[in-house]
Amino acid sequence: MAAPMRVKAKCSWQTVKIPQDLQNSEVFDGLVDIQILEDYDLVAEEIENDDVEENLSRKGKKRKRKKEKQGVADEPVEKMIKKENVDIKSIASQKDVKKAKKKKKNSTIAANEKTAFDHGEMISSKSVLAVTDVVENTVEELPDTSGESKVSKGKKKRRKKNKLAKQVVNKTTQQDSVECDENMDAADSDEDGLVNADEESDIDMSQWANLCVPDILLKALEKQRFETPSVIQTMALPSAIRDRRDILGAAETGSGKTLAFGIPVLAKILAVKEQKSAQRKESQEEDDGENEDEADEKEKEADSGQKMKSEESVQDNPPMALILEPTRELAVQVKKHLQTVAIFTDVKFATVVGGMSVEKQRRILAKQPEVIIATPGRLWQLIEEENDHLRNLDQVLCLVVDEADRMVEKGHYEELTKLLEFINKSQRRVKGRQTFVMSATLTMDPGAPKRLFNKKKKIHQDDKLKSLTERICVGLKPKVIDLTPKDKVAQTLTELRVNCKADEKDFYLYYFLCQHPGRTLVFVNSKDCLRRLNSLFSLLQCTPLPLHADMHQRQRLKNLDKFAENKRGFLIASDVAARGLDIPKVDHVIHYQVPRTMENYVHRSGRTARASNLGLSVMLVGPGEARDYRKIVQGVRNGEDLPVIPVEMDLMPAVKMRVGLARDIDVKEYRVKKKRMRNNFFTKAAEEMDMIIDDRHLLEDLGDTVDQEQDKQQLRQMKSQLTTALRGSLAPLRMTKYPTKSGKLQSKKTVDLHCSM
Ligand SMILES: Nc1ncnc2c1ncn2[C@@H]1O[C@H](COP(=O)(O)OP(=O)(O)OP(=O)(O)O)[C@@H](O)[C@H]1O
Repeated sequence: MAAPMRVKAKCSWQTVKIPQDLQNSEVFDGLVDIQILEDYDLVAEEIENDDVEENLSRKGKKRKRKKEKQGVADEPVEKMIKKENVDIKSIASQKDVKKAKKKKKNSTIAANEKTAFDHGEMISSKSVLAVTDVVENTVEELPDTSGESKVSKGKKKRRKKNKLAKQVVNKTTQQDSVECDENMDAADSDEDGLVNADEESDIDMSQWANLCVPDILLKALEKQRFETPSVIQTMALPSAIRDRRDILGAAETGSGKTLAFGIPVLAKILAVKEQKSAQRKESQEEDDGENEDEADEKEKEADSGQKMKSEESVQDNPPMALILEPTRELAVQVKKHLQTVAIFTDVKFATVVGGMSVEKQRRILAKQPEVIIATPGRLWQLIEEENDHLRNLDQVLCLVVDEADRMVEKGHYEELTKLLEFINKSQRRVKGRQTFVMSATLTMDPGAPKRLFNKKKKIHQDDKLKSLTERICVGLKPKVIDLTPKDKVAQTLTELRVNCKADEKDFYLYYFLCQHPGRTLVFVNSKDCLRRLNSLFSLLQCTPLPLHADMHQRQRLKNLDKFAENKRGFLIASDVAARGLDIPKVDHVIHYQVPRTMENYVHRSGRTARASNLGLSVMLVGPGEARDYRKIVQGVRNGEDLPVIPVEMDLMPAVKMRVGLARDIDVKEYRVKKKRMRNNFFTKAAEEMDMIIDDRHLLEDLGDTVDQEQDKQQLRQMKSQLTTALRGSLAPLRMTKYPTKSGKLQSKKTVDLHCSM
């Protein structure tokens, strides 16, 4: 059974002055007093000390349905007050989040939380109203320690004369159910270090409050312990939320761009939802007021109307925001990130990405999520098959193109172009839309594309980029925030290199893993290279995790999770992981092969040194890669060479012995495996053709039985030799340090016994 909720007052009740003309109005007939409670908590009566938030999410929906059944009107209290010309500002107070966590007293009734926009100025309020009715008390009594309870417990009745009280009661219920299951799920999976919603917190959230962030999102940021907004957030939020300007934002990797667009998008959705529900309730109330005799009949009609409505509802609730991401992982990550900020709201999210069940995505879309986070390919596929919810995608109020420069690369551009044509069908809608274009490596100077046209090599890319910004239809006066540092990489990143022959790269990688323990992400340029390294470093007991575009999506996400969980995780990835992925505390990024573009180098390196943390990037430069290396240092360091990482050369013989042995095993195993596969192929083909194949022919390739036995024996010996070698140490208790930008980044521990992760 649902536990009843009650309000715990944290300050005293204040009487609201009602203007004389309003007192005479019919709505206030019978009321003698309106009181406001500015600070309160909602708590479950029976389980006061339990996690209130958790209970609210489970019970809220049920209660809401019950209340709706009872016909309690659902209009927010401010709306009601506004209608009667009482200035909400006079009863609203700026929420003080810090204060809101202190002092608890019991008191009477009803809560309300609102963010109001007035002439571009935002007023945040959190207030509670108490309404005293001399004719008949219509509000639920809640325990009152002061003994001054105004009504008797459980005596909540419906009274037409006192609609305001009903609104108040109902608003409490609405508040209960505000946590959407999905968002609460996101919260459940949160890591340690979050502030419990019920816990006292000493976090000062005033910096965020000054940026026009709605209270309900502030609360979630506080829970995340995000006390200080990042620079891009500070610059983007007021312009986007208060001034409703389009944003062209560029800032270094890991600088918090997701919230720079995510918070304004959520703020807008919340404001629109509130406006819509107020309108709906207003018209509902008008109907209610017509004739009491018709009330029951109307209720019945409403029930049947409800059914019809759900059929029409696809048209009623079009998506409100579309966020386009270049990769699936990024879309999933952005959804999780935004869900944690939207945890106390009922905003619904959906990811529409390739590699996952289309059927499941159709089901999710049928729930009419307000925010769609998508990769262009799958989204276009669903639009083409005329998915109901996506039919109205052109009505989105916010459009975000994240990683904009990547979006114009091969593989996204065609679909993105079609998508933009589709959602920009109506100029009227485009004008009412707010657009965000974000990147870490794009120069956001609006004149940039033209300027770059002069550089021959860039023409193709910039042509697309220019056409993209035109197609996105950014408003006339976008706010351009270009915070990309001169050297483009994070200030807290240390960049080093190793110059070596191509076949020595394995040695240096192994050496690095042993010498510098930590979460390490290795980037390669090709899948073949990735597979070889995966196999080689598995033999060396480094427990690598592969990640590339040909893997099943589920496996990709699983490997990312495993990597994030292990302090010494070792992920070998293609550039599919280069952009935007926010894996906490990646200590090192190794470019096993030199990236082909400067942008790729910046994005790959940006997986470490995020959110002002320290990080290290090491590039292994082979003789054939000098040109690409030059291009990169030209772009990020004005041509200045990267410093060379110091290497203990006397450790190299041991490293070479281990890696050499592992390589031999790998090559031998590969040959045997290849032959076996060929034999299997012939056997199968022969079966299909009803042919009999002499086994001796098949086995010829594998050698005769004696050879086979010798091979196996040899492999066994080599493996045991390797296991013994790995048990020993490279050089016990030897410390290695690498130079750092700030002098803070150092080798963590002594040389490891072996590289087992
Ligand atoms: N104000 C903040 N305070 C503390 N941490 C923050 C804040 N804003 C964002 N973060 C955290 O910083 C990390 C990086 O943020 P985010 O992923 O938005 O960066 P980004 O700029 O989009 O990076 P990229 O360009 O690589 O995509 C995330 O883990 C995020 O939770």
